[in-house]
Amino acid sequence: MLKKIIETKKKEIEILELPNQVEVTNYSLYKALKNKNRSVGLIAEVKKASPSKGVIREHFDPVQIAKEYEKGGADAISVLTDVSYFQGSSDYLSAIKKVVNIPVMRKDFIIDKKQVDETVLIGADAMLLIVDTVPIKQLKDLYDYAYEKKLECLVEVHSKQELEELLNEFTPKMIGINNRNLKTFETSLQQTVEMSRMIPEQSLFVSESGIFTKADIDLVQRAGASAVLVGESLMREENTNEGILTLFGGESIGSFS
Ligand SMILES: O=C(O)c1ccccc1NCC(=O)[C@H](O)[C@H](O)COP(=O)(O)O
Repeated sequence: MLKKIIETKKKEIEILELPNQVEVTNYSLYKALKNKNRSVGLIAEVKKASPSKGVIREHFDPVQIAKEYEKGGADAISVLTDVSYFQGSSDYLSAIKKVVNIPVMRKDFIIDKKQVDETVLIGADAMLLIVDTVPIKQLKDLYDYAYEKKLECLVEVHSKQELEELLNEFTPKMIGINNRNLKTFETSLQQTVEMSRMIPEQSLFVSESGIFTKADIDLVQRAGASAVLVGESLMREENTNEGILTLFGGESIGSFS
């Protein structure tokens, strides 16, 4: 699936016309997750559909969802901007940026500096970089280029091998372990448990995918994750604001750093 998505991205990049800069106030994803609202930071994802689950939320109002996420105490928002496989849009991200006061991360498959330029122009505060999408040295170039543009990166891995390859090249400020196998779509939180001890102390560690309950959050927190990225379980909630409270077992908003 990842190879197919990357081939689609290459075609998109060939015809990509950069948009005008959206005027926004930028916020630091890293700082927001370091100064999280609850004992575990939350990146709440705005995702209509996905290759593994099809359409997740029929009645999809990205701006309303984002407002409810912020109201529910999310520390940041992840927005799918891929059109072909997730029914996302860059316009969703720009519209969300105009109505929330927390960091917004672009969730797409970034393989080229032109996409980094686009990410800045649509108003994102941060973007996801996925190891295994490009050679590791190219990933480092994209990472450095993004930070030169004052764009933060969450660098995502899916296996011990990918994490080893990454850390042999550089140590990102933020590392995400994705619990979803992008070949089989199977998700297992054991992915986080087994790989967490490889995450360097100096990196902020996010556990991503397959998180549905407070027990799931407790498990990945015990493994060392300081934040989680949650999409499907919140997107299936009628009121995503209340969904966050349920997910965190009623834990109220405080300030944890
Ligand atoms: O979700 C998919 O089917 C998928 C397929 C191929 C590449 C990426 C994919 N998902 C992106 C994500 O990793 C998730 O949207 C994100 O981590 C949230 O996961 P979840 O809470 O399980 O929706």
